[in-house]
Amino acid sequence: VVGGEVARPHSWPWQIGLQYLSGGSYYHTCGGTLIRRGWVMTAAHCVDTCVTWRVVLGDHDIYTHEGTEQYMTVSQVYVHPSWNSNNVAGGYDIALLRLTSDATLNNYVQLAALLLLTSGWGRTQTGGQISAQLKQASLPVVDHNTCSSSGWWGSTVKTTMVCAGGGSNSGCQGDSGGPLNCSVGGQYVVHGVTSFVSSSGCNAYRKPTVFTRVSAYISWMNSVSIL
Ligand SMILES: C[C@H](NC(=O)[C@H](CCCC[NH3+])NC(=O)C(F)(F)F)C(=O)Nc1ccc(C(F)(F)F)cc1
Repeated sequence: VVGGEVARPHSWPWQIGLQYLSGGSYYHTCGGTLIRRGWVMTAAHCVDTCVTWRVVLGDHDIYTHEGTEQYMTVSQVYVHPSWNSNNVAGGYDIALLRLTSDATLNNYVQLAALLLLTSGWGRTQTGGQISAQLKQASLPVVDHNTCSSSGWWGSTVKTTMVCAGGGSNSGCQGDSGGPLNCSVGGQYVVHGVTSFVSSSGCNAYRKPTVFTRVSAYISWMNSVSIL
């Protein structure tokens, strides 16, 4: 996250970290959202490579052991069938991860309600390092007409996406797959999955962070969970 602030620890208890195994150690690559005790929602582009994954729940500082973490292995990866890894502008940047065992829900690990505050361990500035502590940033939603107009994202942005930000706060590499949390009636619902920012920089002018619009994929997610 560029801008924003370090989140109060465990204030986004459905935020997960997605890590891959390399040379005997695990490394952060993406975020995600715990949507069922055995299911995580993330971005399809996060799981384009075939590596050994692990999901960390209940984390705040990814480099320290806080005693609140739950480390889960992934038994199956379901990428949206229409996802094209060469064309993030096509949309469908969404995937579901089946966990090998169910998460234990507690003060640090909770399920997300699905339906606008983004959070993540992503880079804290373009080209910078990922954040040790989970960060959050409030992003104003940018309506589709504005976001898809020339000078903004143009036709790169589809109605299956949500635009938010465009000022000094933004998502950035490493936030992919994480939640866009929106407060609806005092309850937070996850409205988006962090998908892409401008290749010329994370908080580029008139290039708000683009999220996969979760509501456009509810039927696909239900079809997978039935499998
Ligand atoms: C550096 C920047 N990276 C990103 O935006 C990556 C997703 C990359 C998917 C494609 N491999 N996502 C992020 O950094 C995220 F954290 F914001 F989600 C990028 O490549 N952006 C980008 C690429 C292509 C297009 C377009 F579709 F227009 F061709 C738009 C944005």
